[in-house]
Order: sequence, then structure tokens, then C-alpha cells
Amino acid sequence: MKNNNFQAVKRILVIDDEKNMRHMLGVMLEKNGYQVTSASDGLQAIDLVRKETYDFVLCDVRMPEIDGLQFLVQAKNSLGSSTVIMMSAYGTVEMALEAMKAGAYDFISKPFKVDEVLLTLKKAEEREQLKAENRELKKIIKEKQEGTGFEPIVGESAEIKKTIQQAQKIAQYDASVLITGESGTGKELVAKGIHKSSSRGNMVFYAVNCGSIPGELLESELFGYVKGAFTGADRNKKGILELADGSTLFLDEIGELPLDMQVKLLRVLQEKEIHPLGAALPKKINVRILAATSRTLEEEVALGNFRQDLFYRLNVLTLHLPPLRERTDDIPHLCSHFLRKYNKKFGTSVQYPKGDVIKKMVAYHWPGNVRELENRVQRGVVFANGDDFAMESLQHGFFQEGNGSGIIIPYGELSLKKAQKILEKKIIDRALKKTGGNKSRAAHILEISYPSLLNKIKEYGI
Ligand SMILES: Nc1ncnc2c1ncn2[C@@H]1O[C@H](COP(=O)(O)OP(=O)(O)OP(=O)(O)O)[C@@H](O)[C@H]1O
Repeated sequence: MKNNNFQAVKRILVIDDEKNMRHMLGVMLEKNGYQVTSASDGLQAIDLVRKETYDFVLCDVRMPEIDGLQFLVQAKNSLGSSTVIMMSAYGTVEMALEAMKAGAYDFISKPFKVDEVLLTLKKAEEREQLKAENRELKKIIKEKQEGTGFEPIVGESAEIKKTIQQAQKIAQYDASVLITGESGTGKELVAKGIHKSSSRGNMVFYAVNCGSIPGELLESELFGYVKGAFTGADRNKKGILELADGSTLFLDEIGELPLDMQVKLLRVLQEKEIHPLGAALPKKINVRILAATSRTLEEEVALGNFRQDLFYRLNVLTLHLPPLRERTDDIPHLCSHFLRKYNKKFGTSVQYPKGDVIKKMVAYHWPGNVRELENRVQRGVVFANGDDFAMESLQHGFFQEGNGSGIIIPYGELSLKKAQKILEKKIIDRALKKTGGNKSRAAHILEISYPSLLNKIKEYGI
């Protein structure tokens, strides 16, 4: 584990095979306020930079075992933002220049004066400070130009504001996220926001719906394959996990992922590596997984459809998107937003729906959530009469539940048992609709136990 703690004192690693040189540099640098660590060869230095973070590395060019250039190449991934300065003796300047091409900041020629070393370090420090300021300014400009990534999410309700606040926090941690919520509540929109406002925000956002790819294609789509892996594999193909290397992958409907794929995904999360079909060796990748589900994964775990270990892995940072019926304050804002969107798209100027329609919309249970609202507004614009919103697009289906009980007992049925079953089936149906398929909440509304609801669902084939 790297120690990346903030340090006010600058840390420096001196790599030189000459003991006297290490000693002289150590004394001189410590006297000037640096915290010095020494390594007598490149291999030992690689080990050190893997474990610790250094602000500067002063590295001799010519050394036994591996030379300074080889050290630079082999330690590249571990050096991070360390500034490397090469020390070259007579005859190794060429190599020092090569090292600069490979990423070293500067070189100083041996023998050098103490001031020369200090001046080079000072220059490098100033450059680092300028770079950091530049990064900060770029970030501010980017945020000003593009916003934080959550602007497309419309809503003024306390619920959605809280969700966005949580999402903004979550975005800063480079960990997997599980986003739950009924279909159409905006899980993908929030995932995009998390990606955009994260450190990976400049990269392309990748998304896959696990339920929409046939099982037999899923593995090659996600993990890729090498030429000859199976009949028809006439070239290497990168999977989406590899394409998303360095970026974010949104896995929608993760609950639909077949069990064998769940094992493979767990490996991605644990080992940070993928194994393309037919490949001899695994490949290291660095992808941030944002998974979403409209199912209750705890239930899927209990039913044996979802691996518990994968669930725990994903369930570290979670975000729940409340259904639209639980944040009805958003309805008028969303309605205006979609009206503007489709007026712009179709070049129309359809007016906001008149009358007490908003009241009715607020009372409706919105099983398809924001997506349903968007579709209804779009239809209202398309079928508008002049500038008058087509009201039937909003009203259709709104009052279905109010038209009588909707429960039909066959004429002449005298068995109380059978009538009770019909009634039970209908009420369970209704409760499941009301909770968007969430069985534990449905059981609560129905005032029966969860296992009893599962039994009835099975019995009635719901
Ligand atoms: N708060 C919101 N503001 C604006 N548009 C929204 C909002 N929430 C959802 N939408 C829109 O509604 C549609 C559905 O959203 P999205 O695809 O993000 O939902 P989802 O929860 O991922 O759905 P599913 O589970 O079915 O994939 C999209 O067109 C999205 O842009």
C-alpha cells in the first residue's frame, strides 16, 4: 500500500551506487530541509517507489544491475508525479538525455556543486507548483464551461436534491457504486453525472445494459476475445471493459447478469484484471464500475440469483433514486423541462397543459417514472392542437385504478375459497405495481410476511 499522505516536508529518493555520493547528498539535502531516503541500486529503488511516494528522485545514470534509464522505464507506473532528476558523469550525458525523453525532468552533470543540485530542485519545485496551479485553473474553467455533470438532472424536490448531493460526494471516491431505483428514475443520468464530475470525467463514459445482450454474447462483449478463440473469431476484439480502461463503465440492470458472468465481474473488481476469451494471460485494467439495478438485489441474493460476494463488493457506495411518486414536487419542473426540450426539437411552441392537470399528475402513481412523464409530454407536443397541449396524452391511464375495483369474480362463482384467491391475486398485483415490483415493500403494505408473499406469488403465478 502506498503512503500518499500529505507532507509539507519534501521527500527525496537518492539512487547512487557510490556510498560517498549517497552520504554527501543525504547530509546536504537534509540540511536544506528535505527528507532523504537512499538506495544503492535501481532494483532497491523500484521497490521503494512502489511502497512510498517521493516528490523528487535523484538518480545516477550509470549503476550496476540496472542503470538509471532502465530504472526510469521499469518504475514508470510507480513514480506517479515524482520529479526525476538524473545525475550523469562524464560519458553518460547521452544516456541522461535519453532518460529525459523517457520522462526525467532534468539532469545535472557530475561533479556538481551543492548549489547546482539545490537550484535544480528549486526550479523543479516551482514547475510543479505552476503545474498544480494550472491544473486547478483548468478544473475551474472546465466546471464553469461544463458544469459539474449533474445539470441535466431536473428537480427541485428535497429528495432529488439530497440524491444529487450524495452523488457529488460519491463521485470523488474512486470506488464502485451501486445505484438502485425503479426503471426510469434517472439512474443512468446520475451515473453519467458521477462519471463527469469524477477524476475520470474527461474520458468517454461507457454503458452496457446487462439485460439487453444475449447470454452467449455477453462474455465476448464484456471481456473481448483473441483471434482463434472460437470459430469466427478472425481477429482480436477488445471487450467493453478494456475499451473503458481508465474510464467508467455503467452496468445497467446488473441483476440480469448470469451467474457465470458475475464470477468474472467479481474478479475484475477484486483483481483489477480481465481475461479475454482464448487469451493465455489476463490483462490489468483500471475501470470504475457503476452498477444499477431496478431489482432488489438482497432478494436476488436470497433467491440464489445473485452472488452474495459480488453484492457486497458492489454495495460499498450506494445511491437510491426515489420513484417519481415519492417526489411529486419535481413533476411540474420536469413537465416544463420536457415541454421546452420537445418544443425545441420539433420547432413548436406548445403551451404548458392547462387546468388542474398537474394535480392529477401528482396523484398518479407513475409506474414508468420520469421516462413515462417524458414520453407523455412528448406525445402531448406531437399531437398538440396548434399550441394547445394534447391533454389525452397525460390523462390516458391516469384514472384506471379509480374505475371500480377492477376485480372480476366470475358470474355464479360461489366458492368463497376461489373468490378469495382471485381477490388476493388482484390485491398483490396492485401492491407490487404500487411498489414498482419491490417485494419487501409490497409485503409490508399487504401486511403479510415476506416469505408468505413469495409463496403467494409462486402459487398465483404472478
Ligand atoms: N431528473 C431528471 N431530469 C431530467 N431527465 C430525467 C430525469 N430523470 C430521468 N430523466 C430522463 O428519463 C429517461 C430515463 O432515465 P434513465 O435512463 O437515466 O433511467 P434509468 O433509471 O436508468 O432507467 P432504466 O432502469 O430503465 O435503465 C431519460 O431520458 C432521462 O434523460
